[in-house]
Amino acid sequence: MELQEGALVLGIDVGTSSVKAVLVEPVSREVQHSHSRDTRAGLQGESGAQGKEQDVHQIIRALNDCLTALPRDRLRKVSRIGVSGQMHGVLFWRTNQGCQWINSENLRVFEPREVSRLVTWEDGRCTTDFLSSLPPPQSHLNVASGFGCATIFWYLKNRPDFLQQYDAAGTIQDYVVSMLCGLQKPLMSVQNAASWGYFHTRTKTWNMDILQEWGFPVPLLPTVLDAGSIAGKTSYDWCGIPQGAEVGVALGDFQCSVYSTLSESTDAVLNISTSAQLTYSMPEGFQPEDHPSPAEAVTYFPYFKDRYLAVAASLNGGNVFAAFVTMLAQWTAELDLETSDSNIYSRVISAALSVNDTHLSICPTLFGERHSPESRASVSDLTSADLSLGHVARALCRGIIENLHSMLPSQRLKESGIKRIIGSGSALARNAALKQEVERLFPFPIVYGKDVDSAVGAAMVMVDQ
Ligand SMILES: Nc1ncnc2c1ncn2[C@@H]1O[C@H](COP(=O)(O)OP(=O)(O)O)[C@@H](O)[C@H]1O
Ligand SMILES: O=C(CO)[C@@H](O)[C@H](O)[C@H](O)[C@H](O)COP(=O)(O)O
Repeated sequence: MELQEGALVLGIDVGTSSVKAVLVEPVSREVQHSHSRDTRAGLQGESGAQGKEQDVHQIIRALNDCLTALPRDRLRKVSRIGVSGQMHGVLFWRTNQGCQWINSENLRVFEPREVSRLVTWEDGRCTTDFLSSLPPPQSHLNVASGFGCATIFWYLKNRPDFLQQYDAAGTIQDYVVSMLCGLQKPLMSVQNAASWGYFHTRTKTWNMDILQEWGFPVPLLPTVLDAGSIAGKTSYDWCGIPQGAEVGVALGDFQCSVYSTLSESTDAVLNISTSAQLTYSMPEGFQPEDHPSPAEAVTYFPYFKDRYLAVAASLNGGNVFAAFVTMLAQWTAELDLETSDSNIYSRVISAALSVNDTHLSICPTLFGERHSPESRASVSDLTSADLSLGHVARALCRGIIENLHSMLPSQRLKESGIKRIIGSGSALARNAALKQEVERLFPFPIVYGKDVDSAVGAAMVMVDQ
């Protein structure tokens, strides 16, 4: 549907570490304004050390702050909103009580009310033994820890009383869309449904028979729509955006980062944010096999218009670098030499840039990988000559890129007709040493996007409706 003259499109990405918002002018497709806010939403997991949970209040606060930082007169012009975010995760809420709308500094914003924590894609509570006790999915996608349906099964088996408090569920981006539009039943795109597991992407249906047979609380499953559909309209004025703005069904962040590049079929996209993905689009008509291949590092995720992306989705991206920075911050604090994280980031990156090469080797799989959940990180080939910060930081950057390359090697990219790589994501945009390692390892021309690519992609999808 045509947008009115002068109208703007808002794109939002609710990431694992930060929320980004962009205002796009639909005719020129130019980003007029953008803003990003760290959510700092991580919580001590209630299910033990393996749990990765986030505080939904913190995320929504960052989202509201992000919006209010955009120029008010431009927000008034927004008539369509696209939302993307971290896939796989799940939170629960009570229908009609998921949020309350309040006035804050002369603006209408919403605050979460009867909501659970967000259990994210990084969650490790579902052990290999637990996962193998679940029914095999009728899907080409395997089920891994951190996938919404696996997490719900975990609650069903370990804390059934917890589930009884709620009657709605979705990813964090589905929650945002539900609250904005006041939906009675959450809606979810095919992209996010596939990321929960137990979803057949060709028929675009949940594995209802299997799930019902295993006592899964199927009423919690959202209604699924094609990516690019409109989910509803804003039921209130939000941060100055007029009531009645159209809101798209929430999308996956990595699909949106690909969409933002409007890439050629001969492009691959390398995105590094908290996680990392290397992906390219499969030819029209491609259909994945009907059963999962758990040991395969490359999987096929729904994109738009029934197309698929081949993706090596690594659980070890910017989060590994962030863990290194946190470790250094803790060490310096223990040595009574406290400094800020942003100072550590810039010094570590400069140190890495001062070292061209190193013999030191770091395998960065601190968080395991879905195709190899037991993998851990390791350091090898350490000599007394490689002990400087620069050597370690260089080896870490190299390790992160080598790990992705091992999942989807250049040779396979070449055989698939790839001629160029587009780099995206803020962990890549802000780290010149990581960029150097990409350029060193991949024998393709590399061009870089911006650091808010998924939000731009979410907006572009809505421009193109
Ligand atoms: N000051 C910084 N300089 C360079 N990289 C940073 C800095 N702060 C965070 N990062 C990197 O950015 C990553 C988070 O990227 P971001 O795009 O915000 O993630 P997401 O899209 O998952 O929310 C962190 O994991 C870290 O590697
Ligand atoms: O596994 C996949 C895709 O299969 C993921 O990488 C997916 O893109 C998830 O949304 C991310 O893991 C989370 O995204 P981000 O916050 O790291 O940008």
